[in-house]
Amino acid sequence: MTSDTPAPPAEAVGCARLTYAFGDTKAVDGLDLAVAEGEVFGLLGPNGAGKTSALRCITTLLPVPAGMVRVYGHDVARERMAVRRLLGYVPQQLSADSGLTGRENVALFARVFDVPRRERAERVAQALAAVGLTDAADRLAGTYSGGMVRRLELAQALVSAPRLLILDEPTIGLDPIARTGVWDHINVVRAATGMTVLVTTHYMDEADQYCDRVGLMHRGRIRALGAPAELRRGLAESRGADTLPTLEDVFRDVAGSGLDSGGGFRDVRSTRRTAHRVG
Ligand SMILES: Nc1ncnc2c1ncn2[C@@H]1O[C@H](COP(=O)(O)OP(=O)(O)OP(=O)(O)O)[C@@H](O)[C@H]1O
Repeated sequence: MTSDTPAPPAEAVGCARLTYAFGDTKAVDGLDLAVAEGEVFGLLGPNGAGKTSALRCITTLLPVPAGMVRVYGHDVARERMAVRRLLGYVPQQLSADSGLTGRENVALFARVFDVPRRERAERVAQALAAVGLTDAADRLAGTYSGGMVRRLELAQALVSAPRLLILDEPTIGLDPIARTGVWDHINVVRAATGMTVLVTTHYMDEADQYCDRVGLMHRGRIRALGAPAELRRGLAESRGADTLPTLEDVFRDVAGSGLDSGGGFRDVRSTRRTAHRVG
C-alpha cells in the first residue's frame, strides 16, 4: 500500500456466526455483520427478526453463547468492561426516570459510566445542549413530550462520549417533526465526533434517508445488505421495473410472507408498550 492510499476504516462492530436462543426460539441464528467505523448502519427487519437480541449481545447485556462479537477489536465475551466503555445505548424500553429532572437523569448516567467527577457537570451540560434540552434541563422528565424524552435518552447515552452509539428504535411512536429532531441531533454529534451509529428502526423512510448502509434481518440473520439506493436499484433490475422501488418494497421482497407470520404477541406487545409510553 502506498502512503497516499487511505487506510480502510476500522471495524466498529463485527459479528461472526452469532447465535442466541431463548429456549427453543433461535432469536439470532448465525448472524454475520460488519459495521465500519463512522458509518450509520440500520438493522431492519419485521417484529421478532432478532434485531434487539443481536443488539443486546453486542452491548454485553446478553451473553454470546455461540459465535464471536467484537467491538473495536474487543471480544465482547471476554472484555465486557472495555466494550462498555466504548458504547452508548438507547434501549427500546424507556430508561429515563420521570421523577428526576433532565439534568439529574443525565448526571446519573455520567456517574454509572465513570465520567470523572470534576468533568461531570460540564459533560452533562454539553450532552443536554447537544440534544437541545438546555432550557428544559431543570424540569422533571415526567413533564417532557415524547420527543423530548427520546432526546433526553440520547443525552444519557452521549454523556460518556461513546465511539459507538447503539439505538433500538429511537423514534418509535414520535411524530414526524420529533423524529427529524432526534436524527438532526444524532447527526450533529456524529459530524463533531465521528462516532459510529448502529440503529434499528421500522421506519423505512428514516433508514433510507439517514443510514449509509442497512442490513435486512429476517429469522435471525441478515438477508440483504447494502446502501439503501443500491438495494432499491438491485430490486428494480431484478424486476425490470421502470420506477425505482422503495426500501419498503425491498423489505417486503426479502421478508416475503414472513412479514405476516413472523413475530408473536410478545413482539407486538413490547412495541406497543414503548410507543404508548413515549407518545
Ligand atoms: N425475553 C424473551 N423470552 C423469550 N423469547 C424472547 C425474548 N426476547 C425475545 N424473544 C423472542 O426472540 C425472537 C427475536 O426477538 P427480538 O426482540 O430480538 O426481535 P426484534 O427484531 O427486535 O423484534 P421487534 O421489531 O418487535 O423489536 C422473537 O421470536 C421473540 O419472541
